[in-house]
Amino acid sequence: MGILDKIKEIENEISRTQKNKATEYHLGLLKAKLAKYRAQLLEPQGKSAQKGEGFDVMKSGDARVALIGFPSVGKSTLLNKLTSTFSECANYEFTTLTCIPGVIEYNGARIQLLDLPGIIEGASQGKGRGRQVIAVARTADLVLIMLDAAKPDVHRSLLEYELESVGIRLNKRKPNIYFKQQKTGGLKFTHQVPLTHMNEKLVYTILHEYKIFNADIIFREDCTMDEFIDVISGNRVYLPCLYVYNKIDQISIEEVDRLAHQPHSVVVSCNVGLNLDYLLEMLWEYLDLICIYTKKRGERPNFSQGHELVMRNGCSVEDVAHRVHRSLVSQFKYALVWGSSVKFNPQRVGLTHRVQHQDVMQIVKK
Ligand SMILES: Nc1nc2c(ncn2[C@@H]2O[C@H](COP(=O)(O)OP(=O)(O)OP(=O)(O)O)[C@@H](O)[C@H]2O)c(=O)[nH]1
Ligand SMILES: [K+]
Ligand SMILES: [Mg+2]
Repeated sequence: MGILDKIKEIENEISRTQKNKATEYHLGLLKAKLAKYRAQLLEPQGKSAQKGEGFDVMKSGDARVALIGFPSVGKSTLLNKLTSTFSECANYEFTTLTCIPGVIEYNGARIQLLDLPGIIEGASQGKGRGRQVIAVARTADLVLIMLDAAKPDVHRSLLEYELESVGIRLNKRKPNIYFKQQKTGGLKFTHQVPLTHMNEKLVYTILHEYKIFNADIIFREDCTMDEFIDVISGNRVYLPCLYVYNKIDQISIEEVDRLAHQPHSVVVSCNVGLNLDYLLEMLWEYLDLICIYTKKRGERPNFSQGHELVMRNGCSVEDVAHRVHRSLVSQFKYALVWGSSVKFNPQRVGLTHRVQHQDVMQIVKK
């Protein structure tokens, strides 16, 4: 029996199994098995099978955004609208067959937008060019799931399922569970909050399925079985995701309003050019980018556009110094920072200090 059949079988069994106290260990075991098989599916199977031609696009710019959606929802049309790159658009499916990168310039940031082939149900299991597309999605900083506003709501969850089943977690935080495998000592399980989904026996059942017999596990929040399996599997990526409902020129205003109120959603029309400004604002927000200004001693910072450094929120003085010049970190003595990340203006800080949006920084060398 192939892996796909095994996965199908376990999925069927999970859906057949009623969720209650008596079945929770059995379900835990099934879910752990399922996660293992899916991990196997993602492992390379021969060199050529994995790396799809035309999908190896260099990362560039301040952030990377991947466009995921069913065929003909308007992904390429969006790339053409937001960037100076051309990608062919047509009213037949699978017009785009490779990964086409473009650059969005916004707020001084250069954001790489990747147009990709449409994916279909079963993409995660290798249908169409699904696996290559999803592999690219894993490398993105933000996923744009594009949907045809006129199509049924279920399309949204079908795409979520494809991404979920290969370990991509959308708009979720990494579960706060400490997990460390050890050489000896057995399993040591503790929790710092009351647990409503998990207990010691369930944790051990799942770990045994993974043949893990020595490890420290600390639950720092009330996590579920699925979240625990994600932590053990270790290869999950947690990505922000925006749902872009395109072609709103084709639906009623009431329907537009309903879709606009879905979580993490933006409604647009690429052809007509409706609401694309707002989409860009949301891109910026979901990418969690910040602007930092650097200045030289005795000079004023230059706040005009093009003079900011676009960085990820949460980055340190070291990250900024590295961006200014690769050799700067080794010559670094301290930095002076003005802005919301410090108590005094300016304040002397070290490499590990975390900067905030619109901070001004002056680096003092040794
Ligand atoms: N009515 C309407 N049609 C649109 C809109 N945006 C794109 N389209 C049309 O939708 C069709 C498909 O657009 P594409 O950009 O090729 O779609 P795609 O998602 O890149 O398609 P594949 O590459 O085949 O997966 C084209 O005929 C577009 O003109 C829109 O806002 N409204
Ligand atoms: K198309
Ligand atoms: Mg296309």
